[in-house]
Amino acid sequence: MASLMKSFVDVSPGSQFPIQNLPYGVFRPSAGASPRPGVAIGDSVVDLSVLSEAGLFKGPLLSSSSCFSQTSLNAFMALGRPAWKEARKTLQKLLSDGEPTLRDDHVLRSKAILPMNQVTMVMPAVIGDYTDFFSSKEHAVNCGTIFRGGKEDALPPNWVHVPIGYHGRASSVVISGTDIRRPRGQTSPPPGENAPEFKPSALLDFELEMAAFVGPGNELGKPVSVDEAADHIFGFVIMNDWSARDIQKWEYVPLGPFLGKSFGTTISPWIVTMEALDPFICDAPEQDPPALQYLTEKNRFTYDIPMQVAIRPKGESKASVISNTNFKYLYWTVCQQLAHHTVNGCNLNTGDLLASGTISGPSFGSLGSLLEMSVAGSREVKLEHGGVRRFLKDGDEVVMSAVCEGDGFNVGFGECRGKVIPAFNS
Ligand SMILES: O=C(O)/C=C/C(=O)CC(=O)CC(=O)O
Ligand SMILES: [Ca+2]
Ligand SMILES: [Mg+2]
Repeated sequence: MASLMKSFVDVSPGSQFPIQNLPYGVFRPSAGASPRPGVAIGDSVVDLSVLSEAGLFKGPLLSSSSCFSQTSLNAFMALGRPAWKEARKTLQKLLSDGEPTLRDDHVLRSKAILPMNQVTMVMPAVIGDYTDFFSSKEHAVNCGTIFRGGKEDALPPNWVHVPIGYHGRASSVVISGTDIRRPRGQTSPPPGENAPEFKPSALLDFELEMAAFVGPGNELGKPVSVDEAADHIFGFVIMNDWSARDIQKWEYVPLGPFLGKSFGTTISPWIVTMEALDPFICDAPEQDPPALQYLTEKNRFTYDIPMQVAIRPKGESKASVISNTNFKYLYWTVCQQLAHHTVNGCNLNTGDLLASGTISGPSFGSLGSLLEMSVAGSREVKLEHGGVRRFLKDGDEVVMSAVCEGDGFNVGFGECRGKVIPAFNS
């Protein structure tokens, strides 16, 4: 094994944030201070506004840029891959153990490198639009069986040709740690009745997803080809697409998800870049039948990212793991999703969020929602530290994580967590 790059900043073995990762987020160093961009390293956060003010980004693309003095990452994300590479190179050099510039400047170092547990993470980007795809074949078959009956034709005939998606709601995308209020809404008429009920959702669920942040957008009317798509993607976060299954089931025909999804969507705070994920590139599932030409990639790839879901019930100290799955199972890749999204001329903007769709794998232990695990509530899902669930209860905290295990280092996403609180007025 080639000797690994190391940082002078303490990074414990097995840390999710070694110098090989350097994910981007936005944080407040103290209550009331303005948000600024940072990168995670070990148990610390590096304040990029401080490094930038100190003139340490000396490369041609970033030396005169104000992108790290903003309260979101949008300006940096808009600059595109050459600037992202320049930033990564600069940061890896500045943080490496043999580089004295920051290491030996104690005043600058204490200003720029802060303990992660003392800062507050906020939304990393201003999200103009959020789209949710439906790219796991296993999940699509499971949902088809549950919502539309019959395993035989569970997969809609368009599914193998179209990366299906819907336009989600950007205003209610929230950062990890934000409480999620159980939604109220209409649900189907109870057996033997004609009128729908109006009540707090009784079938509240999570969906484990990965979501991509769009870097440079595209002009209205100008599609992005599937082979150029990767240059429009800045990086990834874990996403929980909270879903009220009873509201969803009653409302979704014929226009798709609406209020059953728009009450809250949680993302993890650190955006892991495609550069950091490079060592985890792997083959994507073979497509049968072959995709149409505009979705056919010269170099088809995805990432090997093990992901996990756990539930921590109210008053419990331990979370019970209920799923272990992997991003690599997805049938439609993020490049296919992006190319499809723009093929009609639709413009994507910097900061748009493209969610993968629920990530379910082939086995029972790799499902991405309680809907699937409990087979629409017909079975109990056992929690290893006690209790059972069919759907989420008030007080439940859902904790999602993802860590790529590399050769001598990990590249992790941190956590995407959210606690269910009781419905409004109840
Ligand atoms: O099959 C359906 O009717 C609905 C499925 C979902 O709710 C999943 C969804 O939001 C898309 C996804 O996450 O895969
Ligand atoms: Ca979803
Ligand atoms: Mg949602």
